[in-house]
Amino acid sequence: MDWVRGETIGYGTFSTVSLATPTNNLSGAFPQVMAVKSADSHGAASLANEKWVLDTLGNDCDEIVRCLGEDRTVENGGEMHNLFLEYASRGSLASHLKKLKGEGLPESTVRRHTGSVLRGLRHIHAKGFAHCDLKLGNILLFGDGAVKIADFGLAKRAGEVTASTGEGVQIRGTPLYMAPESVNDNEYGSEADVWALGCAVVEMFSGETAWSFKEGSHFMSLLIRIGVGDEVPMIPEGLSEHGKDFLSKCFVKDPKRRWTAEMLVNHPFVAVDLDHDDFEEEEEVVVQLKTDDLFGSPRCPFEFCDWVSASSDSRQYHPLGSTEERVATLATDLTPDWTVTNNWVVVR
Ligand SMILES: Nc1ncnc2c1ncn2[C@@H]1O[C@H](COP(=O)(O)OP(=O)(O)OP(=O)(O)O)[C@@H](O)[C@H]1O
Repeated sequence: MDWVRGETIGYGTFSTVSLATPTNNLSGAFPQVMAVKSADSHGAASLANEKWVLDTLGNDCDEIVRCLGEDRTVENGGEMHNLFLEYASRGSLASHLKKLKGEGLPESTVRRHTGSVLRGLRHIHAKGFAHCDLKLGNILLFGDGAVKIADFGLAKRAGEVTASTGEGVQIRGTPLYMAPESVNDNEYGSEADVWALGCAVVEMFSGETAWSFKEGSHFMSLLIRIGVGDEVPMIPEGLSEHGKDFLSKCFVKDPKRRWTAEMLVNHPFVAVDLDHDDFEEEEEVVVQLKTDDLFGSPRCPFEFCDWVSASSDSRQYHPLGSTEERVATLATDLTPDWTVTNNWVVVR
């Protein structure tokens, strides 16, 4: 496919995303406008991983951004790796929220977006992958109202151990969305995606990050709050009871007891359908909201309503030492960047 690069629409850590128009598209095989994610040799591995994951996930899930192919070009004397994606004309949820200047989205919209992301996550997890970088910047809004998960540069097969550079906390994605087991044990599985989803829901609804932190505070203190003790992200007061309950299922410190995407997809908070999406007035039609049924008939051992999450016991044996010991050994001069961390940062 011949194509022409258009204006830049987004920046990532290793890549730039621009518009792309195919020039010989007589067969109509490609959309008129696409997004092209481009990286030089530094971002090539991440783009290759993204392509492989998207190809493996297939095109049968409407909540995952579609990959339309890849290409290499020589630009300004250097080789560029290009990944073609379907274009989300309304940008990311992060940019959408920024425009609201600290206001959150109406709960009905949050519920609809959450349902879409959950269906995407369910597909990713069913195929044996974990996304590992779920955040508002990686949730895209399409012109027809579709909401899709993007940016699979850090995605990996669940259970796959990524090359570790030793002890310490390895930060994948943004620290603000990190799950306790990622802080404590460097574990990034499907459970960590569910924790991150909870953080995204809080941010969508409140317009604020799920963890509050003081301007200029060191991200170490955040990691300690996430990894040690019973504290969980704030659950917005104004959220409905269903919403609060949904978040309480995401913010379970023990990953084994956290609800899965498969379970959450049937939670009353997201068991809604919207008959249209005009982005102004969202008419919500609750379908088959049989609360008794949903909570009365557990589908798996964790799905019972009076279950109380066990707090993580920091005294448990840990091969690398206790959580406190691990976190206490952390010391770095890294400047905190709360929003974007694409690469692995090893904190010793
Ligand atoms: N298909 C798309 N359609 C429209 N905009 C997109 C698309 N893909 C990415 N973008 C925009 O570009 C930004 C960066 O893209 P992406 O997150 O995929 O890159 P990255 O290099 O992996 O970034 P990060 O450092 O956040 O992991 C997104 O936040 C979004 O605003």
